[in-house]
Amino acid sequence: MAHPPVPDPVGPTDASRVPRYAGIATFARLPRLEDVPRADVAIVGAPFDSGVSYRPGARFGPAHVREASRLLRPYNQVTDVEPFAAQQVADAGDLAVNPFDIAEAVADIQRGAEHLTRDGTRLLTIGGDHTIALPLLRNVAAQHGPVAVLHFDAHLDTWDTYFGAPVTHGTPFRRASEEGLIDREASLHVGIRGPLYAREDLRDDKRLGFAVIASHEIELDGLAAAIDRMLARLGDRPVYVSVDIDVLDPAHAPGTGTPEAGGLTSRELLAMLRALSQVNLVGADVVEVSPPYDHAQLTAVAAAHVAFEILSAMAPAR
Ligand SMILES: N=C(N)NCCCC(=O)O
Ligand SMILES: [Zn+2]
Ligand SMILES: [Zn+2]
Repeated sequence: MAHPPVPDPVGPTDASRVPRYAGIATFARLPRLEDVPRADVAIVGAPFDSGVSYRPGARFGPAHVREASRLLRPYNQVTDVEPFAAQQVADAGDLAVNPFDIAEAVADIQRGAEHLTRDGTRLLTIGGDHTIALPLLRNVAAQHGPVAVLHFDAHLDTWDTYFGAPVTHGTPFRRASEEGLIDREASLHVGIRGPLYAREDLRDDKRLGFAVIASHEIELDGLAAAIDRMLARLGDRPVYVSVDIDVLDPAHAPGTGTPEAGGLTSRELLAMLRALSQVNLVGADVVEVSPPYDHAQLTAVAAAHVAFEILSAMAPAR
């Protein structure tokens, strides 16, 4: 059941009164969900990395991104939006996710997402590895039907299994497509690059319903052309945005588990997200931030700004 937007949102702690490095870190120093009557958008952590194929550490992602989000200010000067005033955004804390059993973990996340979205609240989830997109898509598809997935990533994540395991961080979008959770006419990967296992990876990916804007195409054709292609593909469908931070070049986001050279700059990624203000966003995630490989919070700052742009795009038009 959808609610009308919260009339008087409680915003972040004022950094001119309480220094921004003081206090317990919620995302952007927003109120906790239990401290507001309800939220239009909830930020929730999914600290889980038992689905990774290479470097671990993304289970520490939610805390690291919250810590780096302390410096966010409330006004988006490019889109002229105040994302924390135009809607109630609150921090729902972290889901309790089983680290030893992937099937259990996925069920934990789906149950948590269901609970948080039961009254029309939209979720922006901070991962965690990319496995978490599967239960989050199960939840949005249960509410909206098949959604257009806008997937920013170096990787397709439509592979079949790893060591026989069907639910991993390299497979969520194949499972989602097989389960009928995604709109196969409108889903799209952006930023794909690097060596694949075989030519067939791309053939399978297309059959599963994804179009591709590759990293080299953004370089060759330019950002404006990429934005046009993205918006044309999404149309007016309900859209779920999934941002794997490794879509960024390792120079912009070293703190991640499966880095690939030749990626987007954070400027390019933020510009693409800003173009989503007219798009019907039903949910989002930012995943694969692995603090042990980060330096100087580079990756976490990028992730915090990605989340800020998504929240700005979710804000109702004035
Ligand atoms: N979802 C991420 N970040 N990576 C998937 C890489 C899978 C592989 O090791 O081939
Ligand atoms: Zn990736
Ligand atoms: Zn991924």
